[in-house]
Amino acid sequence: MPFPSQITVLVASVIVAAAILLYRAALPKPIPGIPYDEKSATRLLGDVPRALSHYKNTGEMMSFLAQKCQELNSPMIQVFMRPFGRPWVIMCDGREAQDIMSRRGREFDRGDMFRDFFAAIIPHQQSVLPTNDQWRHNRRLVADTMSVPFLNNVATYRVYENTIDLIDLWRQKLRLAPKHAFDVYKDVQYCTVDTIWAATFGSSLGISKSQADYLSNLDHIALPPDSKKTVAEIPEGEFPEGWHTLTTIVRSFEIPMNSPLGRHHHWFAIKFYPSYRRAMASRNRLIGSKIEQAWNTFGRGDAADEDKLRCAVDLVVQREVTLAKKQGRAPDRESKFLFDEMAGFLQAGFETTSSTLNWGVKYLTQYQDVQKKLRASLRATHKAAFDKGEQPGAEEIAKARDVYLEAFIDEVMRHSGILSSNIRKATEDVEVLGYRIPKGTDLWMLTNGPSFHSPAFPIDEQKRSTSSREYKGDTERWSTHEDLEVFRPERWLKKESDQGAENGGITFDARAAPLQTFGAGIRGCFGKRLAYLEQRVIYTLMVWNFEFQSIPESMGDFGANDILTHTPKYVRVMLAEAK
Ligand code: HEM
Repeated sequence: MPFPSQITVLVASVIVAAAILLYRAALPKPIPGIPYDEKSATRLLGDVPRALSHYKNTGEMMSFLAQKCQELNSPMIQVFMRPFGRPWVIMCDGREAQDIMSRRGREFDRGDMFRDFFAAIIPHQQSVLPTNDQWRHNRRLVADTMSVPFLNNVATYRVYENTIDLIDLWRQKLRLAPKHAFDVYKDVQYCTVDTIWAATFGSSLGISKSQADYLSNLDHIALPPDSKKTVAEIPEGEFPEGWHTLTTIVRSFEIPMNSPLGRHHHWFAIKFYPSYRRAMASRNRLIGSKIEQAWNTFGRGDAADEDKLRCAVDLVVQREVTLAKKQGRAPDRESKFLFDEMAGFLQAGFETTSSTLNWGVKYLTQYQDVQKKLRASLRATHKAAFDKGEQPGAEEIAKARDVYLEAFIDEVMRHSGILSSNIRKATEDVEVLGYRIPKGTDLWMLTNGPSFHSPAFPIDEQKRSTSSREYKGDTERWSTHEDLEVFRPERWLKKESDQGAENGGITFDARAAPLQTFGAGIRGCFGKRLAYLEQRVIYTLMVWNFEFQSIPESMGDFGANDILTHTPKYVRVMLAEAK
């Protein structure tokens, strides 16, 4: 029988051996051949400490990845961001990214990041699903919400009405702070929440309106004495429950973004942290009651009265009824897919669009010449309204194609890098730019580094995929741009030879530069058409009604935070009525 001291030694040895094995298992496992930071490969937390310190200093995470590509001087690198997890492969090349998303669907599917972000709150929504029959079913359920009749006959008007509420709110702010700058970041969010809420449920949440009503009762507010140094703080009224609910849920995305435990930590927080539990319960009640109302109207399966179809929930419930009939099953009133699609519609339509528009407001302020050109162009496009001293109507804006506005919209999305990366997972061992990437690896295709904001890395044509070479079209011109870091809407315009044509022969060139803000291919953004529609209406009304005057340099900070999107930290404006 062993002595007690021998048992102690034995147990200690087993513990040490287990600890060594665990340590080795947790150490990063680089993929052979793909460049990486050698120091990171010796750390349990891999690149996490440097990424977190970059985040602490800048508020940004995605620029860390672009910086790593520059440091390692390669269009493809790997980083170690999750202990025990696989490395992430990072690529900076717009042309190859376009090819992967559009043409290599068999080798790549939705990456893990969407699941990391959304699985805790919308586990049955399309964005977290792989491209399978369930995903196709979800897409069919929501298909009508991006149809031309819905966008033109319903969504346009909801966007318009809610933007007019924002204009009213800004008039109140301008009355109370006529010579001061103030921050409108949240105002833009109010407008997009009101808008997407109205498109989803048919009635506005009325955030901008309630804030404007509140301010209309104030005669004056306390203003800082030096308008050149200090931004005015405008008081806020009460907010509806829906606002707190949505913003609390959006805030929870900081957890999967920053925690090494990713979605597991997020899931725990959503289930057990009181503020998130309350927000989720409130969200479920709000959406559940709207879906119930739609079932009561459309659930019987009678031919739908088109006039009654007022919102996305109506369309989706009606679609479930017709799909069930076709498939010979009873409609699923409790469908968790339908529920999560509607929750996702709200979420997807709020944060991304408001970040984009907030960048747009910053660029309007920073680039006064662009703002002037845009206003002049809109006045020419909507000449009849301008001559009558009116605003252009909803339908008129939705139908117009103002080439400078189109150019402005795409340049804001390109230059701001609002969505700094598209992610795909390799579904088999694949080759990209001459590197082998094992099955199951996430490939991050950056939109904020070389080839988008600075010249592309030179790449041997023979290392590109067959489809990239075959279908390159005119994409080679993307690598010839020398001013990618400059904000210049004109890059999206081209002069056609016919001088007598509309717009003096100037047309919009949608492929002038790489733009992957909405991803691409079958898993590209489902809501892209609505997002463009919102931008057209909202920018038109903003610029039609207000001048965004120059603000002191110290107030124009272009710093950003990366949570779900790359979003500006401050959006300060000094407004004046447009003359
Ligand atoms: C400016 C606003 C928006 C931006 C920048 C944006 C961007 C994106 C991006 C980058 C993706 C991933 C694409 C890919 O992986 O290829 C995506 C997916 C998605 N977006 Fe958007 N989006 C916006 C607005 C909207 C709106 C308004 C909706 C709906 C109301 C929406 C719904 C979705 C959905 C459902 C997906 C998942 C598609 C799938 O997984 O198959 N988005 N979006």
